[in-house]
Amino acid sequence: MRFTAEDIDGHEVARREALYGPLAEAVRELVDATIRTEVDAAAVQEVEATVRAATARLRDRQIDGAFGVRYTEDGRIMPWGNVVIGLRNPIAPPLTVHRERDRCWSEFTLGAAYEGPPGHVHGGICALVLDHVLGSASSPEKPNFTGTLTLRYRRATPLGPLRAEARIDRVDGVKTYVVGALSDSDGVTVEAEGVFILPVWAREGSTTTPT
Ligand SMILES: CCCCC/C=C\C/C=C\C/C=C\C/C=C\CCCC(=O)SCCNC(=O)CCNC(=O)[C@H](O)C(C)(C)COP(=O)(O)OP(=O)(O)OC[C@H]1O[C@@H](n2cnc3c(N)ncnc32)[C@H](O)[C@@H]1OP(=O)(O)O
Repeated sequence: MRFTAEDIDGHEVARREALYGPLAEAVRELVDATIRTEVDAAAVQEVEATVRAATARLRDRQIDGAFGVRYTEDGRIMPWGNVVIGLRNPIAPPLTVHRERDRCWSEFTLGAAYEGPPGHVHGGICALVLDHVLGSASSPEKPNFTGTLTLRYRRATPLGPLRAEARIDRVDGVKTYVVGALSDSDGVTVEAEGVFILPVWAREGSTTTPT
């Protein structure tokens, strides 16, 4: 499991955010346009060649494997490859998760890239978002892992503006029980409950390392 310390200050973090954030946002727009375009065949082929060239340019120099979770000396976390919140991940919507004591919430918009049933969010994407928001609520700092996540899909979730929220229900040793929901403007679409567990290597006094 890749948690990496980076010896950089706040200015450098901000510089990288300002550099990579817009690239990921541009690729998100590209994904949406790829799904929805109706330009002619020649234009599609021209764009394909342009995109392949852009990809090759980025691959001139790249890391091995995934981005991992990086952090700075002053405790700033940079989960930039994360599929839900990752600044550098165009697959991430991305969500900004807000915290207030034992609860978390996020308001965000899901477009054509997240479709399952026509005009609606794929059930796996609902689970993805709820997993992350419930997991965030489970602990402000320690890396709790999802043990069990239970969902009740009450009605189809329309694409568009949505809200996810979660709060701690109870804590039992290394297990934190969290409840939450995904909603649109008409109310709850998916209810969730989860058990989030502090893995052995992150427990007080543990000498094991992440595997
Ligand atoms: C995931 C964190 C990544 C770090 C990211 C860091 C920064 C990112 C920045 C912001 C993000 C902030 C927060 C994170 C947000 C979202 C969270 C997303 C989480 C994920 O996307 S995460 C990936 C999916 N997740 C897995 O990949 C888990 C694979 N699995 C395991 O890693 C182990 O399986 C584990 C750790 C679950 C347990 O293993 P273990 O050895 O620690 O457990 P152990 O035996 O000690 O049991 C202790 C007590 O838990 C009970 N128990 C055991 N297993 C259970 C289960 N499944 N369900 C219910 N209860 C269970 C036992 O019954 C016992 O209960 P009791 O004490 O009462 O007997």
